[in-house]
Amino acid sequence: MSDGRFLKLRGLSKAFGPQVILNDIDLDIPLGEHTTVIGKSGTGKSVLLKCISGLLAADSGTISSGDSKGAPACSYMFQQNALFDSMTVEENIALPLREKGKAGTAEIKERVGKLLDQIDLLAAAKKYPAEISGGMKKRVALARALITSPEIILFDEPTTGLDPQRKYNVFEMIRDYRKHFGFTVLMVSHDVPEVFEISDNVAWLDQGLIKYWGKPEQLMANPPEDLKPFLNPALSPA
Ligand SMILES: Nc1ncnc2c1ncn2[C@@H]1O[C@H](COP(=O)(O)OP(=O)(O)OP(=O)(O)O)[C@@H](O)[C@H]1O
Repeated sequence: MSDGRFLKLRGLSKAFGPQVILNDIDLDIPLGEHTTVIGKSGTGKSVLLKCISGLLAADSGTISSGDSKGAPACSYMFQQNALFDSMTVEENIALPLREKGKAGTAEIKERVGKLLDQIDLLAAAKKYPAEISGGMKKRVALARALITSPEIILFDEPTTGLDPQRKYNVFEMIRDYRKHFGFTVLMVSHDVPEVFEISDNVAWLDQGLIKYWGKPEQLMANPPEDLKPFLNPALSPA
């Protein structure tokens, strides 16, 4: 449930040379909810997430929560998990805390141990990524995003390359952990309409602008003409 606060994007713009990717975007993303960004391949969905997370610097614009708490902290979960093969599960999860440098060794050990327990990964703590299943790798990647207790987690196509059953499992995992830990989800996904089952809001990014914002039920019941190909991939032009 939204707590009435928003992640507010104002005048967000990003270009690479002459190629304008984000064109003066204004958007209020409700905190506490799950928002999914959809759009054509190469339209700038990942760039939007990266600008929000700070992985890329926007050319102009602001990102804030519009209140005295300042910009909410974000973590980014990468498409292919981006785990380090030479580190154990617990070392991978501890990494963001070590990089921040604020927590001491004992605190890091305690926080990682608690999270491993909550996310049911204790038995895998000393294993290396190559020794665990694909589903467990996703959980480790999620745990690494969660360890700094961010208010928002950005998911960039978390189900790419997975079969339908595993996609469903990942969506279920994200929905369940969101309920448990209370983070806000901002996700890029091509899994339309399946992803709508766990989404509170849908944003359609097209030609640098958010051309549609609404509830998935509204979108499915009354889709704008331009959006229909996304909702029924069978209608997509080849
Ligand atoms: N660091 C960069 N330097 C130059 N161009 C970039 C950079 N990052 C992204 N782009 C370009 O910006 C455009 C948008 O890329 P982006 O990855 O955000 O698309 P997307 O909507 O996430 O696509 P997909 O659905 O295929 O993942 C592309 O044309 C891409 O080549």
